[in-house]
Amino acid sequence: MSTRPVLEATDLKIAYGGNIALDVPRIAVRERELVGVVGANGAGKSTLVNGLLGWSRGSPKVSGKIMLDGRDISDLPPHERVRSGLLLIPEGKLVFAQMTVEENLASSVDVPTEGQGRRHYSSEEIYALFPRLYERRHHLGSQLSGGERQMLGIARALRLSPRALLLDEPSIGLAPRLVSTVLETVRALVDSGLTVLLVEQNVRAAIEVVDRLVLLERGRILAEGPASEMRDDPRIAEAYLGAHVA
Ligand SMILES: Nc1ncnc2c1ncn2[C@@H]1O[C@H](COP(=O)(O)OP(=O)(O)OP(=O)(O)O)[C@@H](O)[C@H]1O
Repeated sequence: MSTRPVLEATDLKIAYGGNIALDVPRIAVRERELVGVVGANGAGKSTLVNGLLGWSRGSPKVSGKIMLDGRDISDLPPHERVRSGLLLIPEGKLVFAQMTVEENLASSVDVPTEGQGRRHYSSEEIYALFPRLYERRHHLGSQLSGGERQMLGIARALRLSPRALLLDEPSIGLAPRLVSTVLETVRALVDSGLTVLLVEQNVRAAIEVVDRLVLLERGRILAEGPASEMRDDPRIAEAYLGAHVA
């Protein structure tokens, strides 16, 4: 297997006016890897995933190089990055309230795909990954719980045969029990062959499922490493896990 990252950004800088929201020398996600990006409110997490897709609120100044499977996608508009298999599930709900679960999934069917390594998911496979959605398949989007809507948002993205998924705070607004369910599902997706960059404010929950953790602070990488090592990193432990490392 190639060691080349599936997704790699170098010298990524994003600024709103004079305010640098993000300054990341390098961030990379390898094949079948789950990388978690954590940090406080305003650390730049959404700016990062939106920037990787080439999308932004406002008109920030963006510079840097973004590669997907070794192909430079920095100059592509967001919809072409999506066509290449880079999919973003933004914060909030990507679900049609007046359609059933089944219709929501059908509305997100296989578009023509390009690029190597795309992972195709049939609806059977999706229902196997999300048994709760199968049970609720005749319910309207508006009748789903927050966790179910989040699952459906992810499931809809899977119908587009992703190469890599960018997930922005899938656990936001969920009850603690559901947070782990959603994140464990994300882990299962990676184990099924996906490559995922996960933005998450809940460090304690994220560290349980990710392979590597990147800690952002004021737009910069403060620490990064394998989850097992980062758990013992004082910057993570004290600030987020409430632990004191000797
Ligand atoms: N449209 C915008 N115009 C001006 N500044 C912005 C805009 N979007 C983000 N910023 C600034 O960029 C910085 C990073 O914001 P960002 O939303 O990426 O943080 P975050 O880590 O995702 O936080 P949160 O968890 O609250 O979503 C902040 O200082 C924010 O004020």
